[in-house]
Amino acid sequence: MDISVVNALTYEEFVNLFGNVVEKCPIISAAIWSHRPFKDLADIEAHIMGFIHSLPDSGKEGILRCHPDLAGRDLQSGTLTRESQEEQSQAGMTTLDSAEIQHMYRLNSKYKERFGFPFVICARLNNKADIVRQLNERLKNDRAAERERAIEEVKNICSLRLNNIVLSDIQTKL
Ligand SMILES: NC(=O)NC1=NC(=O)NC1=O
Repeated sequence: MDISVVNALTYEEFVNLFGNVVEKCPIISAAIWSHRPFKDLADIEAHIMGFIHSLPDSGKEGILRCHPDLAGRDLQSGTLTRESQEEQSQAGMTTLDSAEIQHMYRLNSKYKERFGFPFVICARLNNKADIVRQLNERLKNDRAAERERAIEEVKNICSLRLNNIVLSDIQTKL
């Protein structure tokens, strides 16, 4: 997708297209729209990261709370967003046996109890063994360090979702 096409989008078109690059946080795209014209995709990403960075800790934790648990209730009930469904499926979360689902539920609950926000990881860059290992590892972090670590994962998810939007548009043009 040519950046001039992006820069010509109306506010509604822009938020429709980019509104879920950070899970269930369309306010971020709504906020950065006013920074157009964007130089390129990296510029859009930089504005999104800048918005997230400018948030107080409570705002960052709010973003984390918008993320569905891996192999959690939303996945089991089929209510994940399209992006999350694809990501969780790709990380092997849709083919867990009942013992593995229970294990993920216990780890997610333990993490949430400790930090007050859900465990977030970029599922596309990890398989189920990585996810379990990271969950156990990151449980040892202190809250501030873990908040920053989780926000880094949100940025990884966002970056891949942005690229997906641009690439899928190019594919439709080919
Ligand atoms: N709690 C999570 O990490 N959720 C997710 N990570 C992804 O990459 N997709 C999700 O739904």
